[in-house]
Amino acid sequence: MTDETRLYSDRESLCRDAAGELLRILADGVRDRGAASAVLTGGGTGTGILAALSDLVSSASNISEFSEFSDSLDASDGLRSPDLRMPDWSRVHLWWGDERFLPTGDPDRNEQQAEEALLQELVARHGMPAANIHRMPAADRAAGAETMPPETQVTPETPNTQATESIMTAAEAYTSELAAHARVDPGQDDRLPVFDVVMLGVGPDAHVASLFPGLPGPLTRGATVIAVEGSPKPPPRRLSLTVEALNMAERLWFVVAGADKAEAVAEVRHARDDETTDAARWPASVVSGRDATVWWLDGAAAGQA
Ligand SMILES: O=C(O)[C@H](O)[C@@H](O)[C@H](O)[C@H](O)COP(=O)(O)O
Repeated sequence: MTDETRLYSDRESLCRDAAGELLRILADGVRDRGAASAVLTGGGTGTGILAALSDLVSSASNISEFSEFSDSLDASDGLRSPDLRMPDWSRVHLWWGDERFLPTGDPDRNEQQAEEALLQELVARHGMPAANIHRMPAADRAAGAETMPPETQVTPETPNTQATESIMTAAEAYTSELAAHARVDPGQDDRLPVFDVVMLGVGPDAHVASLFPGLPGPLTRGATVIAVEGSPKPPPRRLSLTVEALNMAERLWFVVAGADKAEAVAEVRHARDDETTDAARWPASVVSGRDATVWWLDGAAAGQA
């Protein structure tokens, strides 16, 4: 397993390079196995990568000699990478590492931000089947949600049995979706899905996905998807993949920009080096890829600002 750091002067260049690499990995996965998958993350950097990917896809489709699996587009055509490759989008599956348990269409849902940055274009213009986009359930669509009063669905701040049942059902539904459609590797735990790439933003408190310090999530074992209640970052109700599920990534990418992350990045990397990992305090310190863990950092997140 490799542990790499890619350092950039700013978030924009980080996002552009990460988007190019993501395209190559997905194209190679489709070529080698007939299908490929990525797990998306929310936040400014994760969404910035999707926007950069949208730019690359649009640029590539404007080049007349471009063909799928082409392995060399001329950098002089304005594309930064000389070896940009494009997957057959009909064979790519997209998942989420976590989601805010809010109603469909809420602008704070991670899926909504991804939709605007990239997904609507992939579906409308590049042959991505809507069924390959595996969204986590929304609060208004989860089983039982229709019987809840509207204010419970929109602002679920207070303990509410119905809302708890609804989010638990939503976690079970995404567990089933993964079991039905994600890849499992022979010889591995067949409960757990395998992904080509998992992208994770990191919070200033070292949370990843919706695994927050001080909550049970980072320590939960024996599940693929969990319901999170009482998140310290709004909204309080969320769905998240577990540490065990994230750690099935072939490549796990931390995508981190901004000086407010520098302390968390330093603490997490120190904890990993020392093997004194404390999942409850530094959730990011206990997730890693099976083949590669890559830290995509801008200078500020790397503590160089
Ligand atoms: O659900 C959320 O609240 C966000 O998705 C969050 O987990 C985000 O990924 C990180 O805080 C990093 O965010 P930035 O990329 O904006 O730094």
